[in-house]
Amino acid sequence: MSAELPNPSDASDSKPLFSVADPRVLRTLDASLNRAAEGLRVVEDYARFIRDDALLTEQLKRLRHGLAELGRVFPWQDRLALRETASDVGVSISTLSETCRASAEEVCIASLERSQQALRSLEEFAKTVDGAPSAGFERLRYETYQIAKAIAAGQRGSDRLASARLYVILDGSGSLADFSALVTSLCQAGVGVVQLREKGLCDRALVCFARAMVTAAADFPTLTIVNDRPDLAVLAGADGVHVGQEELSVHDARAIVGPQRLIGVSTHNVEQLKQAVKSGADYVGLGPTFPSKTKRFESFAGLDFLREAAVTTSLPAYAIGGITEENLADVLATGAQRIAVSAAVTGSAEPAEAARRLLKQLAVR
Ligand SMILES: Cc1ncc(COP(=O)(O)OP(=O)(O)O)c(N)n1
Ligand SMILES: Cc1ncsc1CCOP(=O)(O)O
Ligand SMILES: [Mg+2]
Repeated sequence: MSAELPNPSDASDSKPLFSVADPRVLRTLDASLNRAAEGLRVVEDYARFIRDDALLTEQLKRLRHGLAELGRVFPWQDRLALRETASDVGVSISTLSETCRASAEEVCIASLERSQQALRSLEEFAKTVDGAPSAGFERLRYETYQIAKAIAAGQRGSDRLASARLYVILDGSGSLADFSALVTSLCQAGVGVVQLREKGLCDRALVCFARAMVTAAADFPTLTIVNDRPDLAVLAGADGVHVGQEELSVHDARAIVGPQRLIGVSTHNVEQLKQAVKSGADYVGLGPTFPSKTKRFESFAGLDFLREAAVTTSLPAYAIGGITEENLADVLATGAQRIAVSAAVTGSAEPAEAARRLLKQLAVR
């Protein structure tokens, strides 16, 4: 076990120090502080180097520092004096699963679980020391659950949307037959995601369109999303739902769509983006970027938001709003790699050809 002790020069004089009467308890606290910190560092490395995710990295770093801060109340000299690695009965016990990991994701999950267990141990044993910050360890443990959710969602989104750079939003204003034919032609063109976004139909008609979309896309890798309505996404057997800032939260939508379906969230600024990541969104929409022929807006997040988002999260993120073949180069220059469009495709005399041209532009990056 490495010596993850706080730097003595960092020790804050203002913090009360607890001398732990029972040396066995102090040994336990010391070991758990180290285990939790080591585990969190591994997860932080995963967020930073494997996922390249600034937001998760920052959250984990804050968590690790919060842990070090809590640990400082146990005098480091006492902790060090009690360390007996050579005679620790647990040191040589390791299970086969600890020596072999199938992937970086598995390393991350195992480390996160290790940290959670260590935090639980800290929480419980700190209760035996009068005034020690048991509740603080409990709070950190809950934060790790939220991080685990964000990591898992990011993984689900990144895996399933890995090659989906073009996302096309369709309405249900025409006939069901035309709609099905359009979905099929877009799937054939290689569109990654199609979304049914229709505000003017009754539920009974809407679910017919949603089912038609799912049926038409069934033989293709194209994913199907229903806008606003998790209930209809489930009924139709779609791959997911997209919710805005005023629709159901990710938490509530997840209760309806279950663990496997994708949940996308519209975001208009960095705060909303951070919140969407935290809440366990599988992907985000970023916008509106430009004035749109499909929806009216009073204000625009613009290209600046795309620039900020590109260095904030590794979650699949779709720039949306007025994106066309003409302005796509400006969008891509922000670092954005994915777009969601409606008019640029559906407003074309040959939607599938328009989609192919957009895909070609997107593939250059
Ligand atoms: C991919 C994608 N991004 C954003 C939106 C917009 O959702 P929302 O803000 O809820 O607005 P409406 O589309 O419901 O009017 C979207 N639908 N898809
Ligand atoms: C639903 C929605 N939300 C933000 S922009 C937009 C419409 C996207 O359509 P278009 O690509 O035609 O602007
Ligand atoms: Mg909506």
